[in-house]
Amino acid sequence: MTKILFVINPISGDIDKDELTEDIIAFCRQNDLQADYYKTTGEEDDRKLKEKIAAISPDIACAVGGDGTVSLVAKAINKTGVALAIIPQGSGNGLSKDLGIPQNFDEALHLLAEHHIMAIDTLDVNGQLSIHLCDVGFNALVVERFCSGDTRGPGAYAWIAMQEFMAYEPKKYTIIAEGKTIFDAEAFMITVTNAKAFGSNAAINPTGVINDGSFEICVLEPFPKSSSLGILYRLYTDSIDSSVYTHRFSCSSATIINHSNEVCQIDGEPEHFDQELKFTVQPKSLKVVLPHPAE
Ligand SMILES: Nc1ncnc2c1ncn2[C@@H]1O[C@H](COP(=O)(O)OP(=O)(O)OP(=O)(O)O)[C@@H](O)[C@H]1O
Repeated sequence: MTKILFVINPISGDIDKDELTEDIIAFCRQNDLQADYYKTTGEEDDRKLKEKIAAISPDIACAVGGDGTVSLVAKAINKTGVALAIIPQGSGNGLSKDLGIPQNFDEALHLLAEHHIMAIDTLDVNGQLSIHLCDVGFNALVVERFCSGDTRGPGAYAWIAMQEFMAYEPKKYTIIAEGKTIFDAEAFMITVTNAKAFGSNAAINPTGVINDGSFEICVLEPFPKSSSLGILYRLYTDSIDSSVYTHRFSCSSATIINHSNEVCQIDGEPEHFDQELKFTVQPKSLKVVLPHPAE
């Protein structure tokens, strides 16, 4: 019998989880799945969840929440062989969209009875796990302001982004990949990912493949304000490579020198590191529960 640990964030996406939990309990009974539950509290969830996983050894740990909950679960099961399932209940749900996991609750729940398990690459960023997307520059600054505010949701993010955009000054970065300096100039932002798009569906890395043993460094160079609508249009039409302000590099390890110590963000959480940011791909290191591939 498959053993599933549901990790439920009661506040994510401003959605009440009590009714959803009842549905999960009923579904597991009907499908002969052995279910256990961990409700996040926002206090020491990292440690408590790791202890729970060690105690019950589930086959699958299922995040019922937003990107923060998915990242919490991925860190707790890292290197344990437990597979990650996602029932998206946040405001962005970036990784689940990139993986083709249904955004509808019932459809995502049904995957637990009928699915395919695939191993995807993750990234090590200065010793921290990234399962989706990290960046330094403009977006990381917006994420930091967003996380320190009290308003959730895409509207609040967009409002902060508009305010910061008017005054934002690009910063200097040097990128060294596989022993060569591949970029040494100012950038508006640099995104490092092996996925395709942000939770907003903005495709910064439209040809990214999540299990090919490499990741992409996506540089957005400084651009005149008059070009911003064109860049946004390209981000939402999978055509960012046609912008003269972007470059993408594929590699399996890289270092970014962040000369002015700008804040980074890893999977939606702001992080402050020293100037040197080291990225290494961890090939096929995370098992994920997915819909069966199309015939
Ligand atoms: N019981 C709780 N009470 C208050 N905060 C909580 C609780 N459980 C988890 N949290 C907080 O919830 C945050 C993670 O939320 P999550 O990212 O899953 O949802 P979201 O922010 O609504 O969605 P998204 O990240 O997709 O925008 C973490 O900051 C965590 O500390």
